[in-house]
Amino acid sequence: MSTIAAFYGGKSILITGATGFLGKVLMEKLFRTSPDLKVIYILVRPKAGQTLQQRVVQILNSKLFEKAKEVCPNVHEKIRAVYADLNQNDLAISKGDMQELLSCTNIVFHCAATVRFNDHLRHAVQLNVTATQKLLLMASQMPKLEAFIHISTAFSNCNLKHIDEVIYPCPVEPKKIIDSMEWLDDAIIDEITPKLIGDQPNTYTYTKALGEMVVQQEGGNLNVAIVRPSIVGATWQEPFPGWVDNLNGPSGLIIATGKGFLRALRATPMAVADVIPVDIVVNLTLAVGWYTAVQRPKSTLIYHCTSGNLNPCYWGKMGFQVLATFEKIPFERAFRRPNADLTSNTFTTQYWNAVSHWAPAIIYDFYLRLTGRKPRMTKLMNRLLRTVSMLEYFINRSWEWSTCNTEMLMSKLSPEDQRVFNFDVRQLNWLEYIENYVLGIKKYLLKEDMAGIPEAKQHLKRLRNIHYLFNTALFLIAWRLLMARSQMARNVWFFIVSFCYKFLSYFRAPRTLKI
Ligand SMILES: CCCCCCCCCCCCCCCCCCCCCCCCCCCC(=O)SCCNC(=O)CCNC(=O)[C@H](O)C(C)(C)COP(=O)(O)OP(=O)(O)OC[C@H]1O[C@@H](n2cnc3c(N)ncnc32)[C@H](O)[C@@H]1OP(=O)(O)O
Ligand SMILES: NC(=O)C1=CN([C@@H]2O[C@H](COP(=O)(O)OP(=O)(O)OC[C@H]3O[C@@H](n4cnc5c(N)ncnc54)[C@H](OP(=O)(O)O)[C@@H]3O)[C@@H](O)[C@H]2O)C=CC1
Repeated sequence: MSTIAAFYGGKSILITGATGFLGKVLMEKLFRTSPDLKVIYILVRPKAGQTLQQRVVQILNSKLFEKAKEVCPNVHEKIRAVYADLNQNDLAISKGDMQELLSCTNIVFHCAATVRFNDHLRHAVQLNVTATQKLLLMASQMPKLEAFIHISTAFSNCNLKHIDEVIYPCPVEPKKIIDSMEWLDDAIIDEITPKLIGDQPNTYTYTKALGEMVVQQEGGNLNVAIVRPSIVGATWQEPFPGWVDNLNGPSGLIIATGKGFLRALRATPMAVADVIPVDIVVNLTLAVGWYTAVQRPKSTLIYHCTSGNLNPCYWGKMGFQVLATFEKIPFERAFRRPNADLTSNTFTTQYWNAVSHWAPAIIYDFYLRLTGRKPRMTKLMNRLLRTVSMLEYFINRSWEWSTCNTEMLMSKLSPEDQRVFNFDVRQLNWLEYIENYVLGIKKYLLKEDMAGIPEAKQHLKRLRNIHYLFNTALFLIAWRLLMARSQMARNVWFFIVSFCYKFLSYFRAPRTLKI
């Protein structure tokens, strides 16, 4: 029997961000491995016209939870959705709910965050810093609390090249930032944001770093730990390979490439692609929860959940494998054939942007206009290239994360726990993982049917023929124009034609002789 699974039995667990990518996989694993847990409280807000209950039902009815429901048929009864909005001052939790949470919770997993790189600083601070502070305050009033696990990101200190499992201080105290956000107006915040974030690339990494400082400063008497995952990708093994449900990290760009919109990317092929499967992150997080509660380390331990130092994959290799997978498993109704170049040169990027992105988009929109339809490709291209520019920072650099605490934790696990809560990234086969990732995107994100693969392949063949035809026509037009203007071009043309004629005559002569 797994010690970690047994530890969560009978426990009341509070999860924030349970409707997110990581939160869902965390809940699923808890139900599957510890079906005898008492209750999982999740802090949820209504969204997109759905009530809390509708959101929970939708999550539990998804394919992700099929296995968990077999092991724990009464998941619906064990999940308790609590109305909360982490952007509100009092988190918008009712008094009754608050009392229940305070008196019953044993473990807190704080996953909620805004992961948008371009979020307004006020909003990012509210969610990634102030809400963390409030949850810690709540946690300090929980008499039965055994551990508080905060999910941060390995990129919270991405202004450094080598990152240890320690909290690095931010130049301005989080409390001062929280206070200032209350009285500064948006225009002033916009103006000071670049100065505040300094050499951090965006408000996300900056506020996640502030969030860690808050955990350090205000989690003093609590049993706290921080998990720092790098770029979280689709599931590796559990509950099944390739599950993914959002566009974050590489997923959005893989779709854009597979659909033929993205044809070039400013990326460094030899930079480490520090992707980590979401099930590895969840296994480590649950192991950290157990270790923190049982061993009660004297200081706040930080655990890096990264792949680069133990089993590195590079963006070039990842790109090749993604493209190779599209040969076998193409996406439906592609705009162009998937093919993309990674280039680290800014000038080449601009050239490819003009030739491979803007020109086809403009031509296609012209065609849509001609056929009486609304043009949309240039708008889409604009959005895509803006997204790419936001992600470029992370695909042109490599970082080194030390993983001493994570390795120490692995050594403390029994062989059974190492199997059930496997977070040993050295066992991951990247080629297989990437193939399953692409397949997962097709099935679970794009909701495309596997039966449509032959038609998708046919469509790509048609696109290839159109591509050849278009290029040949373009070449002939250009050549014709050149011939009309330049004597030299005409001379070259006559030379080529007479050379070809002689070449063909040479082969025809012996055949004629034989006859
Ligand atoms: C020699 C070698 C040769 C090799 C040859 C082979 C070459 C082949 C290349 C092809 C292979 C391609 C595959 C590999 C590509 C890998 C690239 C991966 C980059 C990953 C970097 C991630 C780094 C993360 C580091 C930090 C880790 C974290 O903790 S962060 C958590 C994750 N967060 C994110 O990923 C970002 C979240 N999103 C945002 O910040 C914002 O959405 C945005 C800034 C991206 C855009 O914001 P904006 O306000 O402009 O618009 P928004 O309304 O949000 O969205 C607009 C539309 O764009 C869609 N969208 C959103 N996110 C993404 C995304 N990540 N990718 C693509 N599209 C996205 C969104 O849904 C909107 O669409 P509509 O709804 O249709 O409007
Ligand atoms: N994805 C990644 O690549 C990485 C993620 N991380 C960290 O992992 C954690 C989880 O990320 P991930 O699951 O990918 O993110 P998602 O964006 O998928 O999920 C975010 C979660 O936070 C919730 N949330 C956001 N705002 C509020 C609010 N005002 N009130 C209540 N809940 C709110 C969301 O709820 P709702 O559904 O209502 O929007 C959702 O459940 C984050 O802390 C992130 O920083 C770290 C490294 C990489």
